Amino acid sequence: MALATPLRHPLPVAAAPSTAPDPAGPSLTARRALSSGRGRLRSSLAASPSPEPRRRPRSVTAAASAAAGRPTVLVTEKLGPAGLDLLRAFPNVDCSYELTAEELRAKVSLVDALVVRSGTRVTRGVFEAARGRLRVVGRAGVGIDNVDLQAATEAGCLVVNAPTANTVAAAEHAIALLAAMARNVAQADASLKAGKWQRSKYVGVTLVGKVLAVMGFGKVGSEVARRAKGLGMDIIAHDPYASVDRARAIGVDLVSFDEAISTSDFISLHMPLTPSTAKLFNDETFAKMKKGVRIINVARGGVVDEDALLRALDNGTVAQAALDVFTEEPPPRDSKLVQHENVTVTPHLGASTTEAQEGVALEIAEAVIGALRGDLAATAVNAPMVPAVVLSELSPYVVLAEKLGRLVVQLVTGGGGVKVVKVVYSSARDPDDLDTRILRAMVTKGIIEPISSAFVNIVNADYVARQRGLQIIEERILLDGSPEIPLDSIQVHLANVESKFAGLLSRSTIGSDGPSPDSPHAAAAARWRPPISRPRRAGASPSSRQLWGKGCAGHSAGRGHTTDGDVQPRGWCPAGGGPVQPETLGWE
Ligand SMILES: NC(=O)C1=CN([C@@H]2O[C@H](COP(=O)(O)OP(=O)(O)OC[C@H]3O[C@@H](n4cnc5c(N)ncnc54)[C@H](O)[C@@H]3O)[C@@H](O)[C@H]2O)C=CC1
Ligand SMILES: O=C(O)C(=O)COP(=O)(O)O
Repeated sequence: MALATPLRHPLPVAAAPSTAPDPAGPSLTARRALSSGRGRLRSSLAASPSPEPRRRPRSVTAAASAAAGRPTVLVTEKLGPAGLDLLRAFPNVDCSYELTAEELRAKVSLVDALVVRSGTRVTRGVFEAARGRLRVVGRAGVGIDNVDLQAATEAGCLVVNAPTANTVAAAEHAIALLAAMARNVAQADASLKAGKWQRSKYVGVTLVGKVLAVMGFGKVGSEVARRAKGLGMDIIAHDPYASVDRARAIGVDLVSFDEAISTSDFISLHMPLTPSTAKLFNDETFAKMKKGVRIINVARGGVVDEDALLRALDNGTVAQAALDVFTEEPPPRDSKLVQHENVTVTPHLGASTTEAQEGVALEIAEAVIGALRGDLAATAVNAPMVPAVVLSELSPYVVLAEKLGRLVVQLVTGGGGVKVVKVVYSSARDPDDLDTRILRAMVTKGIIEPISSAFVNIVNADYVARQRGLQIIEERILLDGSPEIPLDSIQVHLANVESKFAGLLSRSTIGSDGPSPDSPHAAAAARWRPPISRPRRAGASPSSRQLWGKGCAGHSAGRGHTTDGDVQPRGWCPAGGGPVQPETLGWE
């Protein structure tokens, strides 16, 4: 399980009606077995009201937030009723099905989240039309090939999916197609209904003892393998990223691509559609297959070159195919592939069981609500995947990291611009056990947001930094001491300026999802003193300009002061987001 977070709550949650039930409360958790064990850690930034995202058009914001300050979610495809009910408890829900691309673009600037299945293409044009308002896209299912992830990331829009709830349904559908194809069930059914009685025409093939190659040994693939073993088939699998041990544990040999396709009687496809899997099954690869092979595709139509498959069916290389998915959905009415007598087809039904749709709807509703509330998203697909346990222990440092970024930026005066920032983590923990991606994103946010119009969150932090030519270098200092405390301090070095704050926060920052007051975090917090920073930069005598950061009750650490008691000339205060001028960093 992996989590990630939007680092600033984009929506006016503070204004939400107090009478609204809290859908993230215990009742939800109890209702939904799928969520058990998942962290519900809330981003500490989300707790404080945040300013409007800079790029959000004011008129639109005002209109959409009019209904008691609740965010709005647009649902463009049918979702299980339990998921819709769950959504309605928090945001306003607009269910508008079968929108044209133009209608979707028109609507999307009025919503904060969009929930889709496989039938809605969320293109770059959609993100552009959203004009910065759209914060979350929820894909109610697994495959996210219909969402332009790069465009989402550039827009700082979190994409979440529902990766587990339809696994069994998809695996069962693959097995259903496998058996139906082998015994000509669909063709014989159609024949009988047409008044014919063709027993010899529809003699099938047996499954027992046949070799099945599972291409893509992930969640669905491994469930297909388990079930096919129960049918007496010999299973091999190809997956460049799967663990050999995991495959062995269920009695499956992982083999090369060529071995898989050239030695099997049945081939079942279970990989995602990506640039490297597009048309992986083509004239060249069909030519390597055993003559008379049978193919099942419940993954994505695009992994197969459909023209090549048609040729392979016509020349007998492929005896039969069973297809749930197509390059173009729905396929053209006169598709020769769909009409082929050796092809069994279903209209993308893999995930379509009552149980799976209920599970998917709940899974995506919870993910979207969580993201809108500023919780850490468990199923983010375009943000660093940080395990729940890591997020939980790093959450006290998240705000501090942003403050440090903001602080060092305001210490810079002109010059040739900042291109390299070094973040140094001091810790007694083995560097391999310290996942700092969320902290890096927060430092980046702290540095960039005050001096630009960019909205930075964990989704786009690295992208925005790269766009600005800003390099973030991370270093670890290994300390003696207890590895239970993740961090002793975080230092941020920017150009010739250094700011060092002990990376420890007061008890009040460690929320209910964090460590208990008796934990090592709290013990460390008790030792915390207002940190002293000595900026070292040309022309500024350390004795005349010292900074101190006040402790962090209410997440307001780091108000900048000079030692002579004056607030810094620009009146900068991290919690208030005070001004630092763009020219400070020499960025245009
Ligand atoms: N027809 C339907 O309604 C449904 C279709 N699906 C599709 O099934 C596919 C698999 O879903 P999950 O198992 O949940 O995903 P998953 O991510 O758990 O598994 C995919 C596996 O494919 C592997 N893979 C990646 N590139 C590969 C390559 N070049 N060759 C072989 N293996 C490769 C990955 O390492 C991973 O283990 C996805 O495309 C998903 O969209 C899933 C659910 C329902
Ligand atoms: O989850 C997936 O990847 C699927 O293909 C299911 O698609 P659907 O949500 O049924 O349109």
